[in-house]
Amino acid sequence: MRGPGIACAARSLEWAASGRTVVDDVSFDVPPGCFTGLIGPNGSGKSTVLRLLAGLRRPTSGHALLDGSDVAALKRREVARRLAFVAQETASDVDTTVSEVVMLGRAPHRGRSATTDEDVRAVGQAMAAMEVTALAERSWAGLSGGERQRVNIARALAQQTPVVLLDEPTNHLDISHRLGLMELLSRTDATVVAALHELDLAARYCDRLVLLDAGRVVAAGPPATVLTPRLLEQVYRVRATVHPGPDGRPDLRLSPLPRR
Ligand SMILES: Nc1ncnc2c1ncn2[C@@H]1O[C@H](COP(=O)(O)OP(=O)(O)OP(=O)(O)O)[C@@H](O)[C@H]1O
Repeated sequence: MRGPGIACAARSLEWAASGRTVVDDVSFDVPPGCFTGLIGPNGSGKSTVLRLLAGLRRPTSGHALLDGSDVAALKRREVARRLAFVAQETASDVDTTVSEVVMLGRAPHRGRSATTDEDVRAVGQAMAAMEVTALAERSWAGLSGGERQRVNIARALAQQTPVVLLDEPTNHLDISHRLGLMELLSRTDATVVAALHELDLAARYCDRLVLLDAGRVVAAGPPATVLTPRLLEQVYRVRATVHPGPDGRPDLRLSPLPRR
């Protein structure tokens, strides 16, 4: 973590669809350089909160702030220069190569102008970081789920934005790439907010966690204050034993509670 201030923030965010409140009075701040994990059960509102923060959904009320500005008031290109978003699902039938997909991350910087050395360098670095360099000339449509996920993250890294939002970025990844990605997200200078299901990885790598349940923030803070047996039982219906690890981070053992 570095620097004072707030890189992005949710301020009393609310979002409703089909007469149902999906995100309900959600507020939290993300300091610059902080790796924040957005956790919570299926349907608790993680993806919707990320989309609101990215300006891809308009809140019913409240504000998503990006570097102090309401993201809804910024032009799309301005947002794209400051924030990269990795969605949970992407189209698989696009006829393009892997390097072309990663180069899309440079679009907010270059518009219609020719590719610069800087673009090529950024794409090369991002592909190397996600270990997809060898796939450069492969067709996007022919990639495996995990390969596609890594290429998608490389596209976001090539965007070189101060803020990166990722929706379940470890989906489809094997254990080695999962750990590698979490290391990278925890070490980058960028501010990162990621929706995560793996609580053990969230405990180990995130600086802060925001725990959602039924669209509301139940707890927010360092992993040790959020991943408590009481909260994990209340929100996830799991039995948890939590031990402080050598670095002070919680070490979790989870088992199911009997179904109600
Ligand atoms: N466009 C929509 N119209 C109606 N309901 C929606 C819409 N988008 C999301 N929802 C509902 O809002 C709730 C929260 O969805 P969201 O995808 O944000 O949850 P999530 O925490 O990311 O879930 P998961 O862990 O399963 O990915 C769900 O019940 C979902 O069905």
